[in-house]
Amino acid sequence: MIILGLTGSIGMGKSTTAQMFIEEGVPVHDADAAVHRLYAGEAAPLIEAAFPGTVEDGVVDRAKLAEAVIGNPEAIKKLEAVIHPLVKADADRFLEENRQKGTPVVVLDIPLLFEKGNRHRVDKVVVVTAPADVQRERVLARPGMSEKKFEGILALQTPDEEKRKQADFIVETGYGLEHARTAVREILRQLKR
Ligand SMILES: CC(C)(COP(=O)(O)OP(=O)(O)OC[C@H]1O[C@@H](n2cnc3c(N)ncnc32)[C@H](O)[C@@H]1O)[C@@H](O)C(=O)NCCC(=O)NCCS
Ligand SMILES: Nc1ncnc2c1ncn2[C@@H]1O[C@H](COP(=O)(O)OP(=O)(O)OP(=O)(O)O)[C@@H](O)[C@H]1O
Repeated sequence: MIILGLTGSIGMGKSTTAQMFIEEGVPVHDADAAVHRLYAGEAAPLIEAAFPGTVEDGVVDRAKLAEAVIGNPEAIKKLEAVIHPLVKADADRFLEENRQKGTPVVVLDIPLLFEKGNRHRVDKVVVVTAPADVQRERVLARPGMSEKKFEGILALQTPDEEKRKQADFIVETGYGLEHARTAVREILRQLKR
């Protein structure tokens, strides 16, 4: 089974590209989605213990948690120590299920593939990218986003240029959906050879 790692900085189009792999019949494990599930379940009590006041009715309030951690390196470290092992265990279950099914190619969608030493978990890396001005425009258009939060997140991420250098495949999302879809199909075609 070939494990493709899908990554990219904030707002580059990673989720949109992951959806394209799903549409091509490739199973995708989405680390962000796993975090969302965990925050509504088994991780909530652990988060409340580490960051009191960030959980309401058994569900982590992401805005409150973001306020507690973004721009605070110690807090981010503490949060990651709680959540990343749980996300990894979730991905490992996904891989095992697909190995048993004989799935030829799977995607692990890992936002922090380079940042957190996850490169060794995948065979090939797909980096999703777009010009910096397109990225900024997309991100600042999101509700609840501010210039300060955007800069705080960027500071935590490996620069796009560095990611692209380390990529096996690149998907450009600045030229529209069809352009990106063609790139996804081409990656799968190359892997089949
Ligand atoms: C800080 C939190 C509460 C902010 O939540 P919010 O819904 O506002 O933003 P969202 O999750 O969509 O993240 C926005 C951007 O920040 C990036 N990001 C999130 N956490 C981190 C991190 N620990 N380091 C670097 N970038 C991060 C995401 O990849 C994304 O590009 C949330 O991101 C979180 O709980 N992060 C810790 C878990 C984690 O590391 N997730 C990312 C990989 S699985
Ligand atoms: N190929 C594309 N062509 C045009 N627009 C795109 C393309 N890919 C993504 N977009 C747009 O860019 C925005 C961000 O995309 P998406 O949510 O997939 O980013 P992301 O990288 O997953 O973000 P984050 O890391 O913050 O979760 C969305 O509005 C999406 O519609």
